[in-house]
Amino acid sequence: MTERVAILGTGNMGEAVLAGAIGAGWSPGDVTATVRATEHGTARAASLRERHGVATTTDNAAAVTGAELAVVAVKPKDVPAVLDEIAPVLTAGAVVVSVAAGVTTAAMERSLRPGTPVVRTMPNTPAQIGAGITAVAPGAAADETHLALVERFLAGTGDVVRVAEKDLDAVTALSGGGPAYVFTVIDALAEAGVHAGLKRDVASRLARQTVLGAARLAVETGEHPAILRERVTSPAGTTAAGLRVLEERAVRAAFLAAVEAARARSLELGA
Ligand SMILES: NC(=O)C1=CN([C@@H]2O[C@H](COP(=O)(O)OP(=O)(O)OC[C@H]3O[C@@H](n4cnc5c(N)ncnc54)[C@H](OP(=O)(O)O)[C@@H]3O)[C@@H](O)[C@H]2O)C=CC1
Ligand SMILES: O=C(O)[C@@H]1CCC=N1
Repeated sequence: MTERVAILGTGNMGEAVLAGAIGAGWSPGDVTATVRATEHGTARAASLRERHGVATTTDNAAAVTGAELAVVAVKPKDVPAVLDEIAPVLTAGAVVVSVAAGVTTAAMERSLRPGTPVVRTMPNTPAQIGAGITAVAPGAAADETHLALVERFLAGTGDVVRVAEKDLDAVTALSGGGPAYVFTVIDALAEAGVHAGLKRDVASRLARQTVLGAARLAVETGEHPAILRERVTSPAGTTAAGLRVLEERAVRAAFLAAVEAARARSLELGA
């Protein structure tokens, strides 16, 4: 038996978190996933039931009734409406967890009964295979017990790190959206391989495995990326020639500007 959990709005991120938790042994019988009451929502509900064995409903209030954890996974603009629906029926002491970019714990607390424990989080989609990283920050009424429950639920989705809430916009910009930057790199590398004459399937395989291998090497050795880069870069060799072009095209400055733009957008979403 695990605690009862409601996933409110089971789209990309809601399903990724759900899949990570269930993959790590959270009982599907203790999870209810909600969808919108539309044709698309009905089809999605059937697919969630079939693939994960969870219960589904279009009724957010019914889903949180008796639940110890309510995971709000709708778009930031839809968060207030969902909180209004669940506030009257939320079990006393149940924890409200949000994955929404930008939406502050203070804003969520204003829509809930006084004293409701709220935990704001920022996961990423590799959660789906247990390879994510989620940053968590407590609201005013969330104590160690509430954080521990959230961390236990998220444990199956990958790594979990506690941060101050003020840092969550930067986290959103770096790791929340980060997989999209990395997928762009994989796609670009594969396409470059095709331009260099490789067959598409071979280029794609080389690009994916290179990113996976480099990431694993960085994580498993704990060595600074600059040191790992130096080991690839022979003096006056091929990699030095390639890196020179990346520096000339300001690839680092582009990442810096991208993360700053994403952080600014996260702040805007919460304003
Ligand atoms: N995608 C990502 O990589 C990440 C996303 N996030 C956050 O996760 C949240 C969701 O993003 P994402 O999963 O990409 O978006 P999705 O649109 O894929 O998921 C949201 C889902 O909620 C459904 N929904 C909307 N309103 C309701 C409602 N009242 N009741 C039940 N279901 C509802 C939507 O249905 P419909 O489509 O019919 O409107 C949709 O299926 C956002 O707040 C985002 O900031 C955080 C980290 C990473
Ligand atoms: O793009 C977004 O707004 C969401 C938040 C982080 C990743 N996806």
